[in-house]
Amino acid sequence: MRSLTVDQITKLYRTGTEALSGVSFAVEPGTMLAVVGHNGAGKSTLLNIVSGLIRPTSGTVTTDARRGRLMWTPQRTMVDWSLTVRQNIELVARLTGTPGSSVDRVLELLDLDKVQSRQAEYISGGQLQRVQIGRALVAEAAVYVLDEPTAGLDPAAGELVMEHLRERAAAGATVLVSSHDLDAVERTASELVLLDEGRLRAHLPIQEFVRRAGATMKVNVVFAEPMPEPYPDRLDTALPPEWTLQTDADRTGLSVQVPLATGLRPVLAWLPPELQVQDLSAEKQSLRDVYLARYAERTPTPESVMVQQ
Ligand SMILES: Nc1ncnc2c1ncn2[C@@H]1O[C@H](COP(=O)(O)OP(=O)(O)OP(=O)(O)O)[C@@H](O)[C@H]1O
Repeated sequence: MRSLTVDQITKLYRTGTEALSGVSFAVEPGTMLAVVGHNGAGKSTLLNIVSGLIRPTSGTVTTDARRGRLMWTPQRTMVDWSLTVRQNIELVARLTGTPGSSVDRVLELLDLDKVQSRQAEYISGGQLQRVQIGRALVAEAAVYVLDEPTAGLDPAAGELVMEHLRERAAAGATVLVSSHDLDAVERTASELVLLDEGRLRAHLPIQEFVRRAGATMKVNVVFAEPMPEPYPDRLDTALPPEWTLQTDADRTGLSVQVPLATGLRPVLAWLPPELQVQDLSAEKQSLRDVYLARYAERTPTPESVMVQQ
């Protein structure tokens, strides 16, 4: 069952910019989908089309309306400046028939209870962003669409918001969230859509994307004693072709870099049993690492699109 289907969306703005070109993907209920890509890649355009704020030039968005409403928060601030913090959230609650207790819960969750009586005009930028998020979260919805919700939030608040969105997805909602905070995305989202110059570059579960993008793992080994002859030369002869080995000059340790998909077990099996291991640690490349290494450049490369069917 799909809760959201984006089919062949293209958006040509009146200025002549083609912000999206033939973007298609579908997600199931319970998915937290992160939309990532460089500035101008088309994330906001996509989220605005999914929210119904703007129309695509061609293509369709289908949401499973039987499952309930869609709540969204745009990238640009959209609050009623003449209302207080509480009234801004209450307004959405009233329009959606949501009980008042939900307003209290959201104010508390977003740490807005202390400024709830203040007019929106007289609160900080981060607090304003929280009000926007509160307006999207106050009502129960089947689909939540949030454009860079953590922008301008302090790290603890950003973490809290992403974690809360993860919980909504775990409870069965579909959450679409654009973000440049790839560490938070890796911790909380289940799937990723990568846009590049308006085209879909990837749609995969996060960890599969990280593996398929060529992430590596570096295993550091410290031996109880310096390696005896014929080591370390002998290690090179048994090294699989895609592994890279570095040995310490004093022979007391080594580092071996392997594809993340290889896992630790083959590395342990490769270590000669006569070398006694004293300490072992592994450093895995993160989503942020592979993104910076492979996708941060603005010039598109003719790589294949990574989409799971
Ligand atoms: N209203 C508009 N009219 C004309 N062009 C626009 C409009 N909104 C966005 N664009 C252009 O469309 C492209 C995609 O913009 P969009 O805002 O969707 O990117 P984004 O990935 O959200 O970027 P960012 O990370 O900077 O928020 C950009 O080239 C942008 O300049």
